[in-house]
Amino acid sequence: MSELETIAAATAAPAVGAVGEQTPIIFLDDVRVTFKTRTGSLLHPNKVQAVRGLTLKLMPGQTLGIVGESGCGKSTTANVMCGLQQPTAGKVYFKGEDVTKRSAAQRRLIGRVISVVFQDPATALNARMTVHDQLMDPMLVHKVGDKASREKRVHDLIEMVGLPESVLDALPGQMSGGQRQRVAIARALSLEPDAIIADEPTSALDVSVRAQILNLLMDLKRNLGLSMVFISHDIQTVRYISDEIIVMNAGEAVERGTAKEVFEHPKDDYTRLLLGAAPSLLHPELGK
Ligand SMILES: Nc1ncnc2c1ncn2[C@@H]1O[C@H](COP(=O)(O)OP(=O)(O)OP(=O)(O)O)[C@@H](O)[C@H]1O
Repeated sequence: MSELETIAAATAAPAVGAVGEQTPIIFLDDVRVTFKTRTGSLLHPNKVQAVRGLTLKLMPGQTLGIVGESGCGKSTTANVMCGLQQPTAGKVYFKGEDVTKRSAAQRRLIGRVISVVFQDPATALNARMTVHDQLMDPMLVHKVGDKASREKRVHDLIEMVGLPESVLDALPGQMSGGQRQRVAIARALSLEPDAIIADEPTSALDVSVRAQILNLLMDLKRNLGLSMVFISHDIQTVRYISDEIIVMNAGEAVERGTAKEVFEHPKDDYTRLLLGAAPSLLHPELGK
């Protein structure tokens, strides 16, 4: 580094939302999303305020859990984070860069990749494509690597998610729900994303399979240093996997803290309600 570059680096303004030396992967700053509807409420006719002034940061390597009941704005928040939904107000930063007005496609062009794992793997997978082709597809679309490196990546991905190579020739319909979700996770990892947003990734699965998928996500987090937003209505599941938790109610964050803080010293009545009401939907072995 030249002397000039050293001075420039030392005097540069910290990235927006930086915590100490670290820049958040995702930073939502006072985000609001309002949808126009035919009904709305008495107070707000013809509109729904899905997200109401939400601020959050996903730090590198962190798993941020977002929990709340159906309709509290979790999926809308996920869509804002990955660029599928533009906020009505507020800002979205990706690694310190303002991407508020950029679509998911535009972000991919500049290499800002956030992948989403949905509740139903059928959403992410093409019923007529073999597993091999599903994993190859994002790399072909985004012209990543050459033929040999792409082929190697497909084999690495399938191993990463704990499936045998024999499934590469299978169609999604020939696999179990848990296997399909593993393939969806492998596909989400194919472009080496900076972060993964897992939106209710275990809710559609059998109880016994849920624990396996959660453990897979935990392993990937450990082994790849993956940054992840984990969204669920089940507070026990969120606790199991998250470093920090945000509790959402009616579009707002009503509580936030480490998993331990939120569970041991919940400050908000709504959090206490969730904690009291929620029998764990997890496999009993995870509840211990
Ligand atoms: N495209 C849309 N048009 C109109 N209203 C919408 C739209 N998307 C979401 N909403 C409304 O915004 C609010 C938040 O929805 P959202 O799907 O984000 O909640 P959620 O917590 O993810 O719920 P669920 O777990 O049931 O998916 C709800 O009242 C929903 O009906």
